[in-house]
Amino acid sequence: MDGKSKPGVPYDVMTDTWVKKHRLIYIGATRHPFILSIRDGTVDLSAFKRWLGQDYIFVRAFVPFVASVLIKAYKKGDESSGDMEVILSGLGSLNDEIAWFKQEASKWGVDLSQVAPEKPTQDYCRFLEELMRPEVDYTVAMAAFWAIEAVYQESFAHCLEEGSKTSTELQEACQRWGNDGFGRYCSSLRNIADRQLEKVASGSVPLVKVSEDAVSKAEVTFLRVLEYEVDFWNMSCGTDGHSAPKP
Ligand SMILES: Cc1ncc(CN)c(N)n1
Repeated sequence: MDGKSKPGVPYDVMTDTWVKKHRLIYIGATRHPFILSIRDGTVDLSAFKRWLGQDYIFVRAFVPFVASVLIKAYKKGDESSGDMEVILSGLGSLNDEIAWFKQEASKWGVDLSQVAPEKPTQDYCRFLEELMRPEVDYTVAMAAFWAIEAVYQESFAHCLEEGSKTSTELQEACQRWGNDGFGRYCSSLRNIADRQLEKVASGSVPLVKVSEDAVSKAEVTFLRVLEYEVDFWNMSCGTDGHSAPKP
C-alpha cells in the first residue's frame, strides 16, 4: 500500500497507475484498427495472413524470453511464491500456440518456411533479446511479460464480446487469447509484476523491495511494449510503410 492510502479504501497497484497514466497508447494497442476490423467482420484476409506469419516468428522468439523469465524467477529463490508454476504454465501454452500457428497456417495456405520477418517483427524480437540479458531485473522482465500477454488478451477478448461480428473462421483465433483461462493467467502475471513493483511505503512493510530505478525502468519497458505492439498491428494492416505489398 502506498503511504497515502486510507485503511479500507482501495488503492491502485502500480500496473493500474500505468494503464491510467498511459491510457492513450494502451487503448491504441488494445483497440487497434486491425483488432476492430476483426471484431466488425471487415478484416482484410491478406492482413490476417500477414499477421499470422509474422506472429509465428514472434512467438518462437517469445519462448526463450519466457524461459529467461523462468530462470530469473528460479534465481530469486522464493519457492513459496508460486511464480515458477505460473511461468511454466505459460511455457506450456506457448507449445500449444506454436502447434496452433502451424495448423492455422496450413488452413490459410501460408507457408511459414517462406515468411521473412518484417522490420517491426525484427525490432520487437531484438527488444525481447535485450530483456533476456541476465542483468535485466526480474521486475522489469515480469512487467514486460505481463504487458505482452495482456495486450493480446484484451484485444482478442474484445472480438468475442457481445455485439461483435467476428467471422466464425476467426473466432477460434480470438478464443486462443480471449478466453477466460487466458484472462486468469494474465491476472496472475499482473499480480506477480505488481508484487514485485510494490514500493516501500511509510509505516507498512513492503512485500518486495525494489529500487526506484527498477520501477522506472519497468514503466519505460511497459511503454515500449505498447509501442512495439502498435507497430506490430500497423504492420499487419500494412499501414506501417514497411510491409511487403499485399499478395
Ligand atoms: C506480437 C504479440 N504479442 C503478444 C502475443 C501473445 N503471446 C503474441 N502472440 N504476439
